[in-house]
Amino acid sequence: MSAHHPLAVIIGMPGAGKTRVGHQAALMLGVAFIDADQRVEDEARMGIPQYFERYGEKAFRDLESSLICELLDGYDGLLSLGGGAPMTPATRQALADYVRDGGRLIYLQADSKEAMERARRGGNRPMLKGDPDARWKQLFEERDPVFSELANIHVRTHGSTPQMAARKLTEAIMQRTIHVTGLSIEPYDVRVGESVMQQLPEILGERPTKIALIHTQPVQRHSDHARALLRRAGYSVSDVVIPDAEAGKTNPVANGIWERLGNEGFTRSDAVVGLGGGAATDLAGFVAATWMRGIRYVNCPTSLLAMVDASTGGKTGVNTPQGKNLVGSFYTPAGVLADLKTLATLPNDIFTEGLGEVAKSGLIMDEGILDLLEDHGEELRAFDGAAFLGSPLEGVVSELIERTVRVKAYHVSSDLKEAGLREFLNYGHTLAHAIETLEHFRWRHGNAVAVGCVYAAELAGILGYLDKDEVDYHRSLLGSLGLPTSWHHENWDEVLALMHRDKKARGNHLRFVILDGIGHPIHLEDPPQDAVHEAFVRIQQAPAHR
Ligand SMILES: NC(=O)c1ccc[n+]([C@@H]2O[C@H](COP(=O)([O-])OP(=O)(O)OC[C@H]3O[C@@H](n4cnc5c(N)ncnc54)[C@H](O)[C@@H]3O)[C@@H](O)[C@H]2O)c1
Ligand SMILES: O=C(O)C(=O)C[C@@H](O)[C@H](O)[C@H](O)COP(=O)(O)O
Repeated sequence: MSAHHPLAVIIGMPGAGKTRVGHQAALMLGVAFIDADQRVEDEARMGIPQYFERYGEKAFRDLESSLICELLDGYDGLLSLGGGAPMTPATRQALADYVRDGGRLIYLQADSKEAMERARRGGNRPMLKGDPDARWKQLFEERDPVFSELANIHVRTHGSTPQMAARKLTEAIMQRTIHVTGLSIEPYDVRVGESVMQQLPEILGERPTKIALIHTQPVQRHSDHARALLRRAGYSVSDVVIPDAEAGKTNPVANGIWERLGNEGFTRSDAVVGLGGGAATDLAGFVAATWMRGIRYVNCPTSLLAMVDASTGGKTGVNTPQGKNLVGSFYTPAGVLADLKTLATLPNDIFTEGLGEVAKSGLIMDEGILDLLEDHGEELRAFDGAAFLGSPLEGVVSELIERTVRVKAYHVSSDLKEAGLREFLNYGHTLAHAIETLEHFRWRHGNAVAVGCVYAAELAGILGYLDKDEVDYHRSLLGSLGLPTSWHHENWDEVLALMHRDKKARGNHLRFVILDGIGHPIHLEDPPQDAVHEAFVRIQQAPAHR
């Protein structure tokens, strides 16, 4: 959305607090605030009740609509609209266009009794003449369906003080939503922002009664929060703690959970929530995909890597002793809630690892990601969870998450089951999975991907697809983020054998994703053996990283 459209537009019933809460939220965000009703009064040089009386509702709505349309196209602060504004067809169309172009249209919903009381106290509202409560209820019947459909963000302020409501509003405004849709995908949203985990009940819906909350021990604080939210919303929650990291991504662990779901009577209408790093969300998705041949699941990723990659796109699965992710299913979540608050406990080295997948996404598709990584490399490298929330780095990280998820959504949308285009997301992974297996998972996935990208770049360089500068760029970018760019292993045959087990291989032929320019991935079928080996030799030239 360009800088010349409002940061967000607030709609809602009379008395919902659009002006008061909106103004407070604008102060918190440090942006301008305009109340459209005030604009109308300034323009008309009289109060709205007088204008109504003198010229009637039609004239008022025409004036209101033309002012709102102007503001939607040229003002970049927070805008609050009068209660009935979205009911005017021209305004409604302009708001629908604003949403279609990426705008945030927020339906502010207060408790009806409180809103009626405030509306009554506000006095002299032409639309509430007569019996204000009865009129309010009648207007609600007419407007609520329109507002609900038009708005792409809903903020409920029930029981909140104005300060708390403003905080909720700012969180909703700062939230980023990526809509994932496409062929054979039931559409879902990836929501990124502070406190988005609170939306868990909304995404799970009313159908499930039992929830299996699958998580690891290091994220206990966040799973406690999720469990409390779920119990408050009326679900019966089974807390399922799995072994940490890759140790949790195994068939015996999945089997233990199947037994538990069976013993606890989980049916097809129940659901799974996967909370944690990518290993936990991969395992949780796999359990959801297989239990009774598929039940609903929602991912709450808590590591950078899980937020940008693992939680989205529907690749679920477990490792086997023979290699990484060899058993699994393509099974998409009902939603993904990437709550930035969880990053406050993320250790620096695990954050950095996630940058490996972020950089990969930049290298295959999005120069904007590369620019952000180049401009903020030092701050990213120094990530400190305790100082993260509210820091300037938070904005950078949330933009990186959004952009990376968009790259993923683009590839997944037309190729869920990885027949071609989606394979580009596997850039760097042919060697990466071999490294992880040979290192018995002491190497983190994102670190292995970083080395794998350098390997793929070297291979492309040897075969004439990339020039030396582009290969060097891989090393300098990844190195500047604190990621490894070299790996040493004595036994080439072992490496080669594992690369043949990569899911892109066909028969006895290796297949790679390489670049023929930064941002231009291509498939490389069955490359010459000596080039595949020579690229391996080249990535061993620096000291091995652990
Ligand atoms: N399904 C996919 O499309 C996909 C994509 C990329 C990666 N993956 C998989 O994801 C896994 C890697 O994910 P990862 O990097 O998150 O590793 P991980 O799941 O092993 O998590 C790393 C560590 O960080 C801890 N942790 C996570 N969030 C935390 C937080 N907020 N505070 C404190 N500790 C936290 C975890 O418990 C773990 O100890 C690999 O198994 C990889 O294969 C899957
Ligand atoms: O989503 C995809 O497709 C990917 O390839 C994303 C990768 O970053 C991710 O590591 C994925 O888990 C790799 O899958 P695999 O099929 O190579 O096991």
